[in-house]
Order: sequence, then C-alpha cells, then structure tokens
Amino acid sequence: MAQTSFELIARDGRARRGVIRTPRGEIRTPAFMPVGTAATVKGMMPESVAATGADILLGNTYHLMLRPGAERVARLGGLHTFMNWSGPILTDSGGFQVMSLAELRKLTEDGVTFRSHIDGSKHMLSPERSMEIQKLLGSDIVMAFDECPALPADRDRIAQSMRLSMRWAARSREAFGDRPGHMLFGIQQGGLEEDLRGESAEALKGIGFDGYAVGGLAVGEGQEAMFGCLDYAPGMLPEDRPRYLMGVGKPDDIVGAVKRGIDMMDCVLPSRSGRTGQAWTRRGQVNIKNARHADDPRPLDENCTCPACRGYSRAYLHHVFRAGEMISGMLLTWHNLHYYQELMAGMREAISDGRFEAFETEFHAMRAEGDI
Ligand SMILES: CNc1nc2c(CCNCC3CCCC3)c3nc(N)[nH]c(=O)c3cc2[nH]1
Ligand SMILES: [Zn+2]
Repeated sequence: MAQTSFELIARDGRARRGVIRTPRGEIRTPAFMPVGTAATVKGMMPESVAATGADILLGNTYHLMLRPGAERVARLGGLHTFMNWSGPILTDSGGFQVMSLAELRKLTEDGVTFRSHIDGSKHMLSPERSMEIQKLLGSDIVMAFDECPALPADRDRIAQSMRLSMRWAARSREAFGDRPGHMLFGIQQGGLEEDLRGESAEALKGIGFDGYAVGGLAVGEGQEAMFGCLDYAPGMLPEDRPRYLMGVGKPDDIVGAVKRGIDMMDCVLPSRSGRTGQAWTRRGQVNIKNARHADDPRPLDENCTCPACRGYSRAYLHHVFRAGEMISGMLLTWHNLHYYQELMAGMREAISDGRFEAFETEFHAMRAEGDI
C-alpha cells in the first residue's frame, strides 16, 4: 500500500472533491492551506490553526534556510516538532521568495545566489539544495525548485524561463530520490501562453510527479486573465493527481479556481489582512478600523461560530485595533482563517451534492460590494 495517495470522491462539472492521504494525516480537498512562513501562522497557536479546520499548513524554505537554518531545524527534530504541528506540512521550494525578497540575486543554469534580506549573508539555492533543505525540514509535500517570471514579460522571456524550470524540475525529481510517505509536486509554468503551458505540462508528466502545481499566476495578471488561464491549464495536468494553484487568493478567486478544477490553494491574505483589520465574511469585507464600528454591539458576522464572532463586538474589535493591542490581530486572523475553511467545507459539500453552481451563485449573491 503506497504511503501517500490521492482519492477523487466526487466531481461536479470541472470541480472535484477528494482526499490526499499522508502518514501525518489526511487533507480534504478542495483545501485551503494557511501560510506559516517563519514556522508560525502569525498570531495563531497551532491548535488554533487546527481548530479553524485546516488539515495542512505551509512552511517556507527561503525564510527557514536563512533563519534559524535548515540544519538547525533538523537537529531540533524537524519542522513538525519545532513548530508543534503534527499534521501535514507543504513547503515551497524557495525560488519564488528569492526573486521577490532577496537582494543581489544572480540567476544561472545551476541555480540562484543571493544575499539574505535579513542580514546580508550570501546563500545559494539550486534544485539539489532546495530538495536537501525541504528534506531537512521534514515537510510531507515538497515543491520542485522553479523560477516564476515577473510579469509583464514578453513571450520569449516566459518560454526561456519555463524551459529552465522544466530542467530544474527534472533535477528536483532526481535529487528528491525515493522517499515513501513524502510527495514531490512539479510546478507548471508558461505565463498566459496556452501552448507554453501545454509544453510545460507535457514536460512535467514525462518526469512524473505525485502532484502538480499551476505556478506563475497571481503575479499581477488580474482575476480575468487568471481565470482565462485556469480555463485550460489545470486540464492539461493528470486527472488523478492533486492540482495546486499557488498563491491564491481572495474568496472569489478561490471559488472560481475550484470551479475550474483546482484542488489546493495557499495565500497569505487571510492572515496578513487579519493583522491589518480587514475581515472577510460571507457578506463581504469589513474594515474594522473604520470609525463607524466604534459603537456597534454586533459581532463581525452573526452566523460565524469563531471565537471572535462568538465573544466580541465590532466595537471591541475596533477598540483593540485602534489601541494596537495584540489580541486584535489574533482575533481577526482566527476569524479570517475560520471563514476560509468554512468556504472550503461548503464547496466540498456542494460538490458531493452536485450543487456547486448553486453554491457559486449564492456566494456571489450574498456579497455586497464594498464595506459592510
Ligand atoms: C501570491 N502569488 C503567488 N505566490 C506564488 C508562489 C508562492 C506560493 N506561496 C508560498 C508560501 C508563501 C510563503 C511561504 C510559502 C509560487 N511559488 C512557486 N514555487 N512558484 C510559483 O510559480 C509561484 C507563484 C505564485 N504566485
Ligand atoms: Zn468569525
């Protein structure tokens, strides 16, 4: 019996419901994966993250290799022990973060050298080093080392970048080796060019991966262009493997991506915006710092069962944000992650019941534009 597996449970149109099984636990798909960049989902205890309904969270090769160091995390028992999260962890391969965070980057066929944005120390990442770091961290789902081109980029630049990423995907697969109980995902590139997306998908299928990510999106192209790409890109990937859309997104991005065959997503939005006072609810967004909430005794969302909505008023949340109290970011992050998980659970049920279209219609009908 393979130690990891993906089972498709139901389909509704192109939307799919499934479960990924790993030795550290099951991941119900479609799944939203909270981001734990520096070995913590900011403002949340791990048991709180689990309480929101998350089955899996994300770690970050780039941040952890710089601080506290992958070898140190390994010496301390690996990332699960280090951050007290016993469930599955997926780690990104670091290339995307280098290109968006590091200084003095130098990109060659071999990999990328860069200086830490924390202390200026010199580092390198390559497919081989990225696989080694993700193994040291002990993550259950490992991402191939890729290059995500900054947009806008001309077609030739996108083609060259995609082909480099495909050579790196082969090296990632080779360096990953045979690790029962762990999964290696390839990452499709190709920008918004359908033929290049097809070339990338064929290259990845030729190498063979346990799952496939749609990369190179959510980099400023906008929702319409992203959905246009998702109308064909996921379908190019193997039907019987999980499909992971990287870096997405707002609630309506997520519903549209699941509709188009995506099984997994990650985004810093619910946690990052929670820390800035931005609440996401089924009826739209609430900016709790807005003065109009100062005397409002109602919860953020009457129908929400999270601790922020069960125990506190908008007036209180407004106050603690204005006062800069720690509990402000904690409560809103919890609410946002809870809401995201409720959205995923609702879609999983809707797919099983064959009523995804009705779910999507109701989702949009309830969302007022602007602040509520
Ligand atoms: C926000 N938009 C976006 N993110 C992308 C990401 C990062 C996804 N999130 C990773 C977590 C964030 C910090 C810890 C891990 C991408 N990553 C890779 N490897 N390749 C992409 O094309 C790629 C593309 C992406 N687009
Ligand atoms: Zn709530």
